[in-house]
Amino acid sequence: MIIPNTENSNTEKIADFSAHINKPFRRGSWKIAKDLPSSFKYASQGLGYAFLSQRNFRIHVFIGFSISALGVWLNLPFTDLAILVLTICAVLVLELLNTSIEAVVDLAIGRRFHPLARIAKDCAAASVLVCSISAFVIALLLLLPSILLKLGL
Ligand SMILES: Nc1ncnc2c1ncn2[C@@H]1O[C@H](COP(=O)(O)OP(=O)(O)OP(=O)(O)O)[C@@H](O)[C@H]1O
Repeated sequence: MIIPNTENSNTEKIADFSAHINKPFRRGSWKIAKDLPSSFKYASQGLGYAFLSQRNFRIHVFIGFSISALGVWLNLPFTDLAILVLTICAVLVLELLNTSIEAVVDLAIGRRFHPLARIAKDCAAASVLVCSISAFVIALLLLLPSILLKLGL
């Protein structure tokens, strides 16, 4: 674990920053979404980036659509379909956060090795894995009875 450096200059910087975050001003990033349509535009850019650059994201989108279509075809009750959609979205949201964490880690450390970078990336990837396993189990519990019924078993 790295202990933060609390030398005088850093303490001043932190105090300066703390004074700012309590004010009702927007934070100072390179560009700020000026209105709601711009916010949607940037969010869809993020979606597009994740879809084009992350193979796992594309796989999860494909599986999500297939499972949803199967649920509709099997005439699942609306509550079951809602649970399926929520579960699929949870996996996709974690994939997006995983991609975001990877980008931030790469931004901070670049191509150098750091054990904390490894922990950040591994744990972000593990969160997707845990959610995917639970989504698989939920899909199985909701779909299997209807599939067996359809097959006359
Ligand atoms: N800077 C780093 N320092 C230490 N280990 C790293 C670093 N960058 C990547 N790794 C290790 O390599 C693994 C793969 O990193 P990478 O950035 O390629 O993620 P990824 O394979 O794209 O992940 P995902 O499959 O979830 O999209 C990480 O999980 C981590 O264990």
